Amino acid sequence: MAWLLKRIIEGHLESPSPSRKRLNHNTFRRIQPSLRDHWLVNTVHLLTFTSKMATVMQLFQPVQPKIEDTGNKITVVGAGQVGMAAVFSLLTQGVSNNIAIVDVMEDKLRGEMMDLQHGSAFLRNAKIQASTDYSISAGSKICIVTAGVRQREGESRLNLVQRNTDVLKIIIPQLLKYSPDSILMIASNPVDILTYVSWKISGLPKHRIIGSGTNLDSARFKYLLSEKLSVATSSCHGYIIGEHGDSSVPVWSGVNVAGVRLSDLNPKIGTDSDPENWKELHEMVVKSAYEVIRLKGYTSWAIGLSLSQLSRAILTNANTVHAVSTCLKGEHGIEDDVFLSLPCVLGSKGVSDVIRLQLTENEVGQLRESAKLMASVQAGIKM
Ligand SMILES: NC(=O)C1=CN([C@@H]2O[C@H](COP(=O)(O)OP(=O)(O)OC[C@H]3O[C@@H](n4cnc5c(N)ncnc54)[C@H](O)[C@@H]3O)[C@@H](O)[C@H]2O)C=CC1
Ligand SMILES: CC(=O)C(=O)O
Repeated sequence: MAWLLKRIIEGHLESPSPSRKRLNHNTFRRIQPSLRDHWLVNTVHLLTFTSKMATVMQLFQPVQPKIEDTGNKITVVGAGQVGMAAVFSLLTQGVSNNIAIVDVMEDKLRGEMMDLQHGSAFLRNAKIQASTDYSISAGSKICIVTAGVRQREGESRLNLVQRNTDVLKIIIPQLLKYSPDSILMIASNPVDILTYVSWKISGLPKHRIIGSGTNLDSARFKYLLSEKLSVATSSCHGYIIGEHGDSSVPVWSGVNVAGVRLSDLNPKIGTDSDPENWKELHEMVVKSAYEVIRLKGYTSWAIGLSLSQLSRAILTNANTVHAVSTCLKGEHGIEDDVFLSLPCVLGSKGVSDVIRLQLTENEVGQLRESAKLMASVQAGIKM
């Protein structure tokens, strides 16, 4: 650079300015210093640009303009632990190669974006953008919201409700402004209530608002079952439904391996009188987040993978079944507009069907209790 400037000043290089005149040393010195600096900077930029362009123009014979759309764009709002774990899972699992990340922290965004971009050689044609400006989210098929405060050690998810509602009031209208046809996927806690809040703020049909719900709790449950049974997690089947959190409901009546229901083998499974104490597994699921938060300050990898799995189901129109938070009014005798998890069929339009689980009376009772709790918390929110 210094060499180039010296050459320009000495008049050895032709100025690329519109006049294209050779600039001699004396003329240059007569220019006001501030203008001279400005001119120098511009000149260097122009020289770099034109020399680069010359190579590009020699390399390519343009045939038609490139299309930007990859058909699988996902925006993630919140570049925190959950947001970045989701982005990493989406990119490395090949779910999307077009990610926009939005947050309020400019430096953090730029750092995360650059760090990921430097991994491009290991990804599949990844396009990664990050900005505080929502215009970069335009044309997203899915918008994932992970922004807001998280629990401190021992704090309940429900404690975050008003603070994160206030954050969503800013975020949701911006997302819909730029991606009016997208599916909204909410992860911020308390996720069931915030999915309801997003539905209210957005005015979207219910099937386009999905809470990450108990997909994560069900995954934790399957992991613990697999440890107890010594078979692969993917061969253990069972759902946790209801609230993502303290009042979640394990569906013991459906837990099975290869179609063999554990409740047929042990009719007391999951109850207080079960001598094998299987209910301990559900207690461990409920305690999981508190324990991980106590140990590392936050949870991230499992929820990131969960969000990636749900996104894949939508982008590929997979019609696969996942426990996600959806509006349950009318299901199992629930009368309020509350969002809780039941297994749902997910495709490109979001939720197409809610699976009508054959629940026991006790399971229905617990689900209704969760619904009542949600409705009472919702009644106190200032929207
Ligand atoms: N649904 C689930 O299963 C899980 C949900 N979570 C929830 O996810 C949320 C995020 O958790 P972490 O990533 O650990 O928190 P974090 O503190 O690491 O990140 C939150 C990010 O949100 C950003 N943010 C805050 N206000 C914003 C706004 N108005 N616009 C854009 N960005 C904004 C912050 O700048 C920050 O980067 C929490 O509510 C947490 O409880 C966490 C784990 C699992
Ligand atoms: C924090 C939280 O919601 C979880 O890891 O389950």
